[in-house]
Amino acid sequence: MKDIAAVNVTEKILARASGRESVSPGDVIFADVDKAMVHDVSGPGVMKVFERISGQGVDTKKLWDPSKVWIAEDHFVPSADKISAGNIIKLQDFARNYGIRRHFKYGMGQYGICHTLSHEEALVLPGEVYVGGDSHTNTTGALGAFACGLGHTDMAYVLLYGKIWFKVPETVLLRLNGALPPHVMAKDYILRIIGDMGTDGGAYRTMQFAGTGITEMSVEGRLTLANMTTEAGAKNGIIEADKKTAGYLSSRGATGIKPVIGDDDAEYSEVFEYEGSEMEPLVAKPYSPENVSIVREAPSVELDKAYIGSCTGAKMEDLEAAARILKGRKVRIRTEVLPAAISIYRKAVERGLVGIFLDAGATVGPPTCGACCGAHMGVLGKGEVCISTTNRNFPGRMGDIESQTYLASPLVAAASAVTGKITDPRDLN
Ligand SMILES: CC(C)[C@H](C(=O)O)[C@@H](O)C(=O)O
Ligand code: SF4
Repeated sequence: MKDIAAVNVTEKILARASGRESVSPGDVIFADVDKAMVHDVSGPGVMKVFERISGQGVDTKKLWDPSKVWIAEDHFVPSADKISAGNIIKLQDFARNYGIRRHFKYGMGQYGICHTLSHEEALVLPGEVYVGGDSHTNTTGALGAFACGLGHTDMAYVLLYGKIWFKVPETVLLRLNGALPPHVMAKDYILRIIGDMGTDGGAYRTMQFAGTGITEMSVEGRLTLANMTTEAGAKNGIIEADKKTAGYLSSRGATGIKPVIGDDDAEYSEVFEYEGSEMEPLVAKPYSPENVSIVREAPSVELDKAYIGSCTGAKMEDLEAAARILKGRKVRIRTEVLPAAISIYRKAVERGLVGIFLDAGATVGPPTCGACCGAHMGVLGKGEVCISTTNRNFPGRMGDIESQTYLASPLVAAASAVTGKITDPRDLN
């Protein structure tokens, strides 16, 4: 009998999903999908594909399995204009026509940013293949799933047939050793890694995080790491599920959790080691997430806005970090805090964080992608400079093409809100 090569967690998941004993980097496979998501941008995009192919004779009347699909209203809620209002109506019709029950609607109980719902609602379990119509679908790989974003045409195929092709990626192992100092967050870690690897360093590769730094890290910190693997060009980011993952998901109602773990002797195309104790607060300067600088060495620019929001930087732990800084202090610049899902908003009210933000002079808004992608609900004007807990700072990303965004952790963003300049949380009086 042929020897089965040792495989890592991504290869194990993809082998199972494609009905093979084993897969290797470069293999092209046809994999069964376990879960799929579309939002108010990709949903209407998929519907257009359906219209086009139904005109070419493809049967688009039924989805492969509506119980495995969910819809998030996040990018343009509350509706930014007539077009986005129309898209919400389209999504509603789509959900009704295809029998999709899990539709997280703005203004009706739990809703939020798609990648936040995936973990807050325990929609994806370790070992699953999860695809979404959004590039930061990688986020959910932090739960030990194979998670990646797909374009509209591929999403349309998945919704109809429950399968899609993949080229099995090579895997880069990022071994993180030891815990982070208290003023450093997972956001700083991933900025350091992207600064080193570059925005194409992970191109069509898996970025797998492991080591004692991961064991020590909270699930929410891990989600921040996986979220920004997209910014390094990675196909997916992944962290093997452990007790913390299982506890996190079961406390959110998940059952039947069966973590998939790679073989001990699995091979990786590259291995990088990092020491947590050596990490420092960082920012990524305009106009690229790889343009990183230690906060204490960052330019002394006057800021106009601090933004604490998005799938990257508005989880409960992110808000708690910002509140630790803002408690008893006042903001000197426009500061907007938008929890990433209603469940987080509720906890922020219950735990007194919203009061802390309001007392500091910040404003607190509903979950939405609006400001993060420069669409609405707080876009930057010409020449404005923002410090932001989001993941992208390309030209025009958060508004005017001449605005600038510095990416940072919630601790750095909050400290900077207090001084009006890019500030290391250790340097606050
Ligand atoms: C609008 C959407 C499709 C886009 C993405 O795919 O990532 C957005 O979420 C982003 O972060 O730029
Ligand atoms: S919060 Fe930003 S990065 Fe996340 S899905 Fe929305 S637009 Fe994309």
